[in-house]
Amino acid sequence: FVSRPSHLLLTRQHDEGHSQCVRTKSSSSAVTFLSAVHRRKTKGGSTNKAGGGDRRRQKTNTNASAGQPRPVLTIYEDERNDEVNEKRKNIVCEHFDSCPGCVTNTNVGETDIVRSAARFFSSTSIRKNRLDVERSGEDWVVEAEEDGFYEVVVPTETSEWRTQAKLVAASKSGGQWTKEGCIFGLYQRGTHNVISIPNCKVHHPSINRAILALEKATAKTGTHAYSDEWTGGLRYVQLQVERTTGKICLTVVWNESELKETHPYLSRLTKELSKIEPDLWHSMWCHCNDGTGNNIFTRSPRNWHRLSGPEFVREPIPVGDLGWLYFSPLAFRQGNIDGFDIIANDVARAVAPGSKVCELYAGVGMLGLSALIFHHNNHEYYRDRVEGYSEPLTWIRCSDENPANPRCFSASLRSLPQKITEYPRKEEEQKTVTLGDLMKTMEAGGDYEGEAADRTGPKASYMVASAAEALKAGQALGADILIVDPPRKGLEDYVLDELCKPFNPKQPCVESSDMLTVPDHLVNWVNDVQTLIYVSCGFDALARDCEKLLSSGGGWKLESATGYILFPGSNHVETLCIFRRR
Ligand SMILES: C[S@@+](CC[C@H](N)C(=O)[O-])C[C@H]1O[C@@H](n2cnc3c(N)ncnc32)[C@H](O)[C@@H]1O
Repeated sequence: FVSRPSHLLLTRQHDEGHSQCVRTKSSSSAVTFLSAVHRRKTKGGSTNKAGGGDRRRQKTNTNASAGQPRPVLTIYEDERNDEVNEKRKNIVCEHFDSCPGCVTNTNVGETDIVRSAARFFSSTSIRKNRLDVERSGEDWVVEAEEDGFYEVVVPTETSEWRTQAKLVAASKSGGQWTKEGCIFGLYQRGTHNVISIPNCKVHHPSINRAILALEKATAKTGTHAYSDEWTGGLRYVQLQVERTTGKICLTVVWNESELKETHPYLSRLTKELSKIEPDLWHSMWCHCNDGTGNNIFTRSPRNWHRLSGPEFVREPIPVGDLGWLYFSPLAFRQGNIDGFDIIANDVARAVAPGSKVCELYAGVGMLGLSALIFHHNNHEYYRDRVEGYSEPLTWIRCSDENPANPRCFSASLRSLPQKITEYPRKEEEQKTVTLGDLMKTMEAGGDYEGEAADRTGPKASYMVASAAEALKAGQALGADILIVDPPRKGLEDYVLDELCKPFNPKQPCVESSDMLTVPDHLVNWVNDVQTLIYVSCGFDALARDCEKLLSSGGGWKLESATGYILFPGSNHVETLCIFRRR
């Protein structure tokens, strides 16, 4: 593989109006960076009708991409973390002692999980396979428990960062229906007692406004919470903030199998909510779930009912001025979008220009689309500096098992100029590759040269499939970069096994699914991938996957590992690892 010259790596801007922007150690000039803070200006549910207009008016500097060289990823200053912790000390949350959400009210970076992660990446088994250690010629074994390789950053404010909450409903007086209505909160650790958290300090203020409205409206309408003693009833609520407007997409989870069974209680409740907070609601949905398990949502579309408002909550693609991400409540959405915007920026910068990108576990495609737009925005910067530069990104292929995502993804594509998402149409047909061609090339161990240089059709596509199925369908064939952001349990075994296979120099690099005609056991579905970008929300699974990957014959080396305190106060760390294949 060709390592990326350090001058390609841009640095982040710390400019006027971006007071929350994290600074780099090395430089003050940089590429445009859309600060999360801009969008927080509308916080508190103020009805900013301008919405997208507001975003497009904000000062951006898309030409300012001529950044200073910086080493790997974004380096955040220690003082920024100190500043953040200092602020956190002044935040006194009345629910802290009883609520299971936060484990620290002071130093948000000093949690067990962060300490474990720092030690893990400094352990001998990982150091043996770290590119920095290899390049420096240092000993693998070190005395120190941690050697500073694992950078930990706090990407957002430590309060009011939560832009999505799923809360349990319980009857105010403990199980019996009364006119007192419901409370909304979290289960107390190890019990099924619900703790009400109406003044939670990490909730976006719109969420707390919505909770208050729900408490009042359930009391006024006599809405009861689900319990074993009653049929029907309110089980959970999901509250999602659209940051540009501060409005809430509300989903009520009702213990019924059919919408008609919720009447007249649900319609009374929603009417009352609109009366109490006429400007707060973006949309209202009902999810019918009378299952006996603990799952809040099911995927079946017939259980989802849009009662009012638009289908999608809209969030800016976080790497500049262009385009929107669209989320319906059926799709996965991050709990701290401001924080994840920073991760999406860092992922986009780790993608080399011109790459072919396969994204598994893509959700609505936030990481892949951010990379696509980032490279479009920085096209001139890279063109002037990269030898052999041809185009921003060649293509992105996203996939996820959730069938609700393609509608969101398509809406995003429609919000972008066509030249970013599609190649111009051409008259001639692309050359197709026959099975005979492939087998001959594999036997000869040569490179297949039939790859079409003149591309047509979409640059960005979406497939609904499990990660394993997506690989077997050829999604990563020809991809230089694989982005994965799996759920807490980590990569599917099949995906990990495929990554652990040794590179097969005889397998031709063919982008199309023509490869599918070759018997499965002869194909390494990730053979072309040279860089693996792994975003993890479950550190234990990441540690397991990382050890397996580095000790396999796959030729992987770890280039960087950055921890993001995405949910400040909790014992959680999001980690971005970059692996390169030898
Ligand atoms: C942590 S989310 C990441 C989504 C996206 N990167 C984002 O930030 O919005 C994990 C995603 O993996 C999907 N998922 C879970 N298990 C999967 C599987 N076995 N195969 C494919 N996708 C899966 C979920 O539907 C979810 O969208």
